[in-house]
Amino acid sequence: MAQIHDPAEDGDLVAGPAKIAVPEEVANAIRTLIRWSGDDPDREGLIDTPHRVARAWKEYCQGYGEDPAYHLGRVFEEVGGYDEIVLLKDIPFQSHCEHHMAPIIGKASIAYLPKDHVVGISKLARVLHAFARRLQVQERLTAEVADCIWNGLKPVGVAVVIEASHACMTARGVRTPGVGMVTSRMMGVFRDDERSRQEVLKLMGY
Ligand SMILES: Nc1nc2c(ncn2[C@@H]2O[C@H](COP(=O)(O)OP(=O)(O)OP(=O)(O)O)[C@@H](O)[C@H]2O)c(=O)[nH]1
Ligand SMILES: [Zn+2]
Repeated sequence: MAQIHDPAEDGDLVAGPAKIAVPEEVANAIRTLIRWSGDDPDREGLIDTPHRVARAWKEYCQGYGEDPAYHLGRVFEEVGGYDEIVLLKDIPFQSHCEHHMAPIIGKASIAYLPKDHVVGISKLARVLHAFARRLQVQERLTAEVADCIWNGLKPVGVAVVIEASHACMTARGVRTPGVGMVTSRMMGVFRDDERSRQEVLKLMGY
């Protein structure tokens, strides 16, 4: 007879990550916000909400606990003399705007022109997320990602283009959906040389 696998027998494997403790002060702040929004924080459906919201915010903001530059610490020297553009294109990311703490949802393209070493390609996305998972404005996010790669890899050029939609513009305020904000930062050869800049923008699809 076929054995049926019961995931419960895996013990800790199905338990999920341990939940962090939420200080009462934080939970109370969220209760106050619920009450101020017009609902009753003590009704059944909202009883656990303050703790869930608090943990969700810790997750949205987990970049504060990360050093983005750490991700660029391991580089590879042996890349067969590769000295052309390396591009990670259309990386989806989420952040929150520092004005309304509303979601910023978008994509980033990150490119660099290596000098004598390259980095594991996933690390470019890790740098992006480490800065995005904070309260941000898109201009600063763009600059921080570019500066981090520039300082960490010391390449010939860095280009970062970010395109995002801001919920503070789509879901509230001016309520204008479908608009994207585009920001860019060009460094080194991508800033100084028009042909290099055009080349990287074309590879990014702009
Ligand atoms: N430059 C920039 N502005 C942003 C970003 N995220 C949100 N904003 C804007 O920040 C501004 C904050 O403006 P305020 O006038 O202080 O706030 P507000 O009264 O809520 O503004 P409205 O959104 O126009 O209702 C708004 O225009 C937002 O659209 C960002 O990443 N970069
Ligand atoms: Zn906002």
